[in-house]
Amino acid sequence: MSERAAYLRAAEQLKGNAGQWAAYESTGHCVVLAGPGSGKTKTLAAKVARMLAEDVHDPRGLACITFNNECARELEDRLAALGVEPSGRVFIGTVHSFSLTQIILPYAKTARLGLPDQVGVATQAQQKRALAAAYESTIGGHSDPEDERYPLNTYRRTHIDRSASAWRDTDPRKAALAEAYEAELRAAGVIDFEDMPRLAFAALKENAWLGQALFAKYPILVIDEYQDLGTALHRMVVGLCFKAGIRLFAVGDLDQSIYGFAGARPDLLRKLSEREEVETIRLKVNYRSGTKIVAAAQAALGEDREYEAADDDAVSEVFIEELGGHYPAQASELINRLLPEALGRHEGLGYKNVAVLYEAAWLGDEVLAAATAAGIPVVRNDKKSLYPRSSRLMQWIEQCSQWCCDGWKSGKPRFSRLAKGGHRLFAQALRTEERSLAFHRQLLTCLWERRDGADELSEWLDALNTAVLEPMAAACPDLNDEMDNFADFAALVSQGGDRSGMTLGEFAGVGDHDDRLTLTTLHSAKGREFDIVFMFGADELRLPGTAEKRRLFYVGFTRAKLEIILTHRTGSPSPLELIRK
Ligand SMILES: Nc1ncnc2c1ncn2[C@@H]1O[C@H](COP(=O)(O)OP(=O)(O)OP(=O)(O)O)[C@@H](O)[C@H]1O
Repeated sequence: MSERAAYLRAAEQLKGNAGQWAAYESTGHCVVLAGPGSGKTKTLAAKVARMLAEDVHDPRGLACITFNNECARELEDRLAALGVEPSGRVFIGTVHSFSLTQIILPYAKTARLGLPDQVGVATQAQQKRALAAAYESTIGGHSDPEDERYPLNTYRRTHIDRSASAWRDTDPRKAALAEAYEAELRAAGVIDFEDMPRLAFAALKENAWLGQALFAKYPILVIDEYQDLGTALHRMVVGLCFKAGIRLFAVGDLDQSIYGFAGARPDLLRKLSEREEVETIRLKVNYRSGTKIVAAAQAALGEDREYEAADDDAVSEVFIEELGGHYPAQASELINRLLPEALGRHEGLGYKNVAVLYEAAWLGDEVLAAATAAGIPVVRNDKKSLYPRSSRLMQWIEQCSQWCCDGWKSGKPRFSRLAKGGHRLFAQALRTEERSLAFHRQLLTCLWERRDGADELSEWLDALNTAVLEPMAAACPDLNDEMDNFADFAALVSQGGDRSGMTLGEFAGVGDHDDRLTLTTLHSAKGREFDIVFMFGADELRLPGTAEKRRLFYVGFTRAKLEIILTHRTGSPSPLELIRK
């Protein structure tokens, strides 16, 4: 199917929904405010493909920004299905990578950001050293400087405008520590993660021409999950879209804002939608979940948003299960009784259609132990997953493994996508055409020779490391932390490691190995959908709690298409009773 046909076909589905269609047809700034499962991402993907085909012409393009690397990968997958892939004219990534690759690196010098010529990204070790030195020079004492990091970063994120008096007045001690810390980083020629959006914002604020330069390249800015993005991006959006003239297409849901601790401000999305220049579209139909789940989710949130299920007759059910004993016993009951019962209610579903959600990773340990004892394959998607899910290098390696197992035949993923992803990862090493071509050749040869899912993963990783990763990483200092992630993972699956003997196919999770139960925290479940969802240890959510906690509960509820099963311990109140309070 041609790229044009793919998006036109996707658009056909939107026609039946007046709101989705209006968003697809929008010509100016457009904000889609809508609930879970209402097709925000689906609409956004079709609109992006359309705008690239009809509204902006090569070499101009558009930038798509989303919350984290996982969301970016999800968006990349959805866009790839419509024939849109990251390229020189299509940026898909996080606010941080947009700030770094589109503003700071190309314009640091001309925008007079005061950065060294060859600025790099600080490794964990460099950040640690810088904080220790800054702590020593500003605060002193015998506490661990690392205890300051979290509050310091929150402060830096909250006060992005250093020219405002609030920067020093609100907490002079933190401001002094932050400035000393940043000076230490600069002396080492690096910036850290928190610096990126702030420096990008400062560059745009001080240099009106920079907005025009970005407009020339990206006349359209697309933003997914707007509610989770913080002040820096919002202020950049206001400057770029309402002053420099970039057209905005943004989607989000105030009720799914669950990253307050990381600086998310749902009120910014509301403000954006209330602007005169913006056409705001609200979607009310939930295509994912049946009526009972939609109603229960709104009860969990404590708000009636008047959402309705697309299909009144769709089967959906909410179960509350009281389980005895401590968490290991409850997890065992879930895996050995509730899971087979749930699958038995729906013909044709397997483990891959089911997710177990929990509030914190330690609850996941209990479920993992029970699943392993029962011989059920799992894929874990929280901070105790096989590798950090936010690692771009590991995501890329996983895609390479999928290509070797089946992708070279099915095109999922296509080799061109691996090559482009590799070019972005190893950009520092691939500055010349010659090196680019050599990389392309090496990667293809290495993967082509190792296309057997039954092979030992550790051998496959060794080969990839020798042929591609090591030579690239040697010329990419910014990848030091990523290479540490790789080394940790390689140790885990090599002889003597906890997961030794793992095959390439198991890692890739395709073919015979795709039927895996998903274990994930509620936070990491964002944006995903499953037929059957368990919420394990729902009493741990200690509802009603804060508004953000209710929203977290809501996000969990709304991942389910057919069934949601909440488990709580015997004797503690039913989570739904708590919701009603
Ligand atoms: N017009 C439509 N017709 C049929 N199915 C649709 C339509 N719009 C969306 N869907 C389906 O509904 C489901 C949810 O869509 P999508 O993931 O885009 O929603 P979302 O609003 O981004 O959800 P969330 O905020 O919960 O992540 C998907 O399975 C999608 O294919």
